[in-house]
Amino acid sequence: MSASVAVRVPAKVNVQLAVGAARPDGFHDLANVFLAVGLYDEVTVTPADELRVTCEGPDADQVPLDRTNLAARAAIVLAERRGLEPAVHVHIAKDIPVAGGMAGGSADGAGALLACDALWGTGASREELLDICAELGSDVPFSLVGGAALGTGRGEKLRVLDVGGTFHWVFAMAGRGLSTPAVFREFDRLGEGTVIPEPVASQPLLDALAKGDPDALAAAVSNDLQPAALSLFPELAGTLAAGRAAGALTALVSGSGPTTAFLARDPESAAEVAETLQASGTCRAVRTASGPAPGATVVRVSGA
Ligand SMILES: C[C@](O)(CO)[C@H](O)COP(=O)(O)OP(=O)(O)OC[C@H]1O[C@@H](n2ccc(N)nc2=O)[C@H](O)[C@@H]1O
Ligand SMILES: Nc1ncnc2c1ncn2[C@@H]1O[C@H](COP(=O)(O)OP(=O)(O)OP(=O)(O)O)[C@@H](O)[C@H]1O
Repeated sequence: MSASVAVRVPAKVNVQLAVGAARPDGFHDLANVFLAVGLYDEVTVTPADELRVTCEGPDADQVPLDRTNLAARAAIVLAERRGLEPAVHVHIAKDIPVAGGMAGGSADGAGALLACDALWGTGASREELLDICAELGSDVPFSLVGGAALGTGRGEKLRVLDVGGTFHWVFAMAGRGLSTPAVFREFDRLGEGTVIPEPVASQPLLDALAKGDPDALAAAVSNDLQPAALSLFPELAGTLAAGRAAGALTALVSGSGPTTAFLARDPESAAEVAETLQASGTCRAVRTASGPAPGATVVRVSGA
């Protein structure tokens, strides 16, 4: 048995997030077009006497280290299915912003699952891994798969999408997080008394991804949660405006926010937008990243 396994997992941006009406189970049906981008968490699992989670990185103090951590839950679910004890030390090197709408917790769940599967030699099929991911959260299957995909249902049913090029993004991190359930609740509140259409993927958007055309993608992006995120966090409007003024092709809230995402035509333009946004004082930090990026990947197996 290996002594430790490290898995690298990407963040995501939602280039389309169409949200339907609340379902009886409280979730919302989505047409959710995910793009994985090159900002990564690394999850390392090592055998230990009992389950333990540690985290390093700029946002580490906001990450729960108990059994509610999605990485811990992934280890517990896989162990339960195999009649094993989840006796591992899970270490998360966190670079994805916490509660930022970039699926950071989901990334750690998918990463820990893949790492424990390799560590314990459980040999779970891709199908079983995806099934466990869906049990952990709506965004978790995509963290495993990466690339680009259309998520339907609550976002967990994935269809892999073709992407014909690299898209260059700038991400502006906000001074505080937003709770995903709170943003969906605000979406419901804002939509009260209106008819919410069935969520449908945009064909021009899928074509833009397939062509790798940033101008066409910029014209097609949309996020139905953006009004709700702005309602709960009005200062984000200033960040979006600053990025547009800096020359971004488009600006949108990433998923449930509050991270904002700016599409640039090329890496040089992304660097310029990033510099101007950083100087604007409208956000806490700025990062550039391109996508699509690969899904959860084993990057190290050490000891034996
Ligand atoms: C906003 C997105 O990040 C877009 O990718 C996702 O839809 C959220 O995915 P997630 O964080 O993995 O969400 P989950 O952990 O499955 O659910 C958290 C909460 O978000 C709300 N939720 C989530 C997904 C969905 N399709 N409808 C919802 O209403 C529910 O209140 C749920 O209790
Ligand atoms: N491994 C983890 N890393 C970060 N947060 C976690 C983790 N496990 C559980 N959480 C909890 O989940 C909450 C949401 O954090 P996360 O970083 O996943 O948000 P998010 O990126 O907005 O999620 P999403 O984009 O999937 O909606 C945190 O406030 C934290 O309490």
